[in-house]
Amino acid sequence: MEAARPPSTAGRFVVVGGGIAGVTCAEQLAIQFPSEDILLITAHPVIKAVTNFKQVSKVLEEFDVEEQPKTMLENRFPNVKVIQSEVKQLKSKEHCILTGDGSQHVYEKLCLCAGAKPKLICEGNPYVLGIRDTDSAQEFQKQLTKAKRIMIIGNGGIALELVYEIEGCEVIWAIKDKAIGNTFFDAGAAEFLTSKLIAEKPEARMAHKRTRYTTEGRKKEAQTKSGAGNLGSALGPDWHEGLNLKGTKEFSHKVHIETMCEVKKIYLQEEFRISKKKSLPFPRDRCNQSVTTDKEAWPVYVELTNEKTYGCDFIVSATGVTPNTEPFLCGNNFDLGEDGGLKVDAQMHTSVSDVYAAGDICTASWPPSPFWQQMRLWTQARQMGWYAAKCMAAASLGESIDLDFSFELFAHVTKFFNYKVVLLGKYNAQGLGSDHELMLRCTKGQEYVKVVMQNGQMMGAVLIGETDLEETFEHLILNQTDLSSYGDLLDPNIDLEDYFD
Ligand SMILES: Cc1cc2nc3c(=O)[nH]c(=O)nc-3n(C[C@H](O)[C@H](O)[C@H](O)COP(=O)(O)OP(=O)(O)OC[C@H]3O[C@@H](n4cnc5c(N)ncnc54)[C@H](O)[C@@H]3O)c2cc1C
Ligand SMILES: NC(=O)C1=CN([C@@H]2O[C@H](COP(=O)(O)OP(=O)(O)OC[C@H]3O[C@@H](n4cnc5c(N)ncnc54)[C@H](O)[C@@H]3O)[C@@H](O)[C@H]2O)C=CC1
Repeated sequence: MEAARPPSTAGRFVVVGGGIAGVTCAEQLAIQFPSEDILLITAHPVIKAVTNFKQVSKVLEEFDVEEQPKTMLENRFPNVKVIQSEVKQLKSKEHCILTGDGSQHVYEKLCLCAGAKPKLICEGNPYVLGIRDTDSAQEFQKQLTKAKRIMIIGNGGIALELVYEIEGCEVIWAIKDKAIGNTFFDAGAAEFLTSKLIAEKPEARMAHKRTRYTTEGRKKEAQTKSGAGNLGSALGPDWHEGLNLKGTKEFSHKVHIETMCEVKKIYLQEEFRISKKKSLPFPRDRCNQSVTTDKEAWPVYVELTNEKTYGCDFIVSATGVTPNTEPFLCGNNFDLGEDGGLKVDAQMHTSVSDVYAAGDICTASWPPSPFWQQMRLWTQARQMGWYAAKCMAAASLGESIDLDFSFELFAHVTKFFNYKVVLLGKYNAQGLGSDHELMLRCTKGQEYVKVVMQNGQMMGAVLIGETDLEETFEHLILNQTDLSSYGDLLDPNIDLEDYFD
């Protein structure tokens, strides 16, 4: 008997991807077109939903994120239909996508929100792990419970979170830069944070008002094999909270940082033995670094470009992401950004007719506001998904809309080393050249405030700790208030809010 073919569909709007961008886009389309069926196709059995959304100021927003079974989304929006299947091909001329189960879905307007995947320093090496979704985070945790020493490569968000959270395991952290956290901080902020890292015993965690991440809704679904390979949606804030990030030893933090170096070569144990090279033990202190040879046999060895070699149980490659464009490219003439993302214009439209994109998969290619830049973050995935739906709806009705206000000012609230961190505008003077000045205020262990000024106007800010300055600074940047006559803006005796609110 011939096997039944999976059903094919035809709909006005189709969205691909069950992460924050795709789910937000589908929800918004469902609200705007209550009598249309909105199709969401996603490779993984669970979807990501934004809950408890709160606009805290003009651009700063807070929300929780939950992994939920697809039925919860369908119950909330009866006109959203979720199909769990991996998209294998896009036939843009025919306005149709093909999925792994052999069915095809015809669309009038399509939004691609397939996210990104870790850009690993070395593909196919079982000792090199990337962290992206719940499955990869659990695999990392499993490996960590057996580990005495790991190596972390990369200097962005994931590395910063891991070096602070991991306990009971030696961590060798190799970074290309002079100071830690280069995607978020300059050297001053890095120094402020480093003191927390070298403290042996981390202090009790304070409860911060911050985006929360839960996988409650996942439990049942997770037992079902997704068959989706590594195509789960990206993790997000506090993803490590439910995981016990502890190695085999009894100490808390033990982190050694190797700066200004990259990975030269990775050796498996046998290869290393044959090479007759020597590896270094974990450096005990700053004066007595690297004088002896490590006697221990490790599963894997990393030779760095600074000629130092360390053995470890495994390597975490926290070296950024690559947009997940592969299934959509063949036969379609997409313009791609330098980072490999699908270029989108100010209407979130790609270079292919009726195909939109949002979230980590896309590269914003409109002339940006002077205080905004794209970063592959949860907040931007939500904003882009929401705005892409608005643009699709407008285009479908023969209209167009102005770029949403959320793209006026870059604003990111997060937490590193248990400090609240707020980044606003050109927080690292990105693209401002040498024509800018910095104002700083720092109280060790408490707060670090940096403001980027140009021609007497505020262009960006980094706020670490409970500074309470974010709304005032957001206001000053957006209004481009002339601050040249105010002297030391960061004088703690001046109540800035009285001046400007
Ligand atoms: C460890 C970690 C911590 C993070 N922490 C933060 C943070 O603190 N703050 C912050 O703002 N951001 C954080 N981020 C970044 C943030 O999670 C992402 O920027 C955001 O979630 C991207 O959302 P997205 O919807 O574009 O993509 P994703 O969440 O990656 O979703 C992509 C979706 O597409 C589906 N898919 C992929 N390919 C196909 C296909 N061929 N067919 C069908 N479906 C497909 C996937 O199953 C998935 O559902 C973190 C990321 C990681 C990895
Ligand atoms: N709290 C937050 O806001 C967090 C955000 N994220 C986001 O999740 C995504 C993934 O995080 P990350 O992998 O940390 O990416 P990232 O983009 O934040 O950082 C990548 C880091 O790897 C370095 N790097 C790149 N190639 C390298 C190489 N070959 N050798 C050595 N170093 C190399 C870069 O210099 C950079 O420091 C990012 O979009 C990030 O913004 C992740 C964790 C926390």
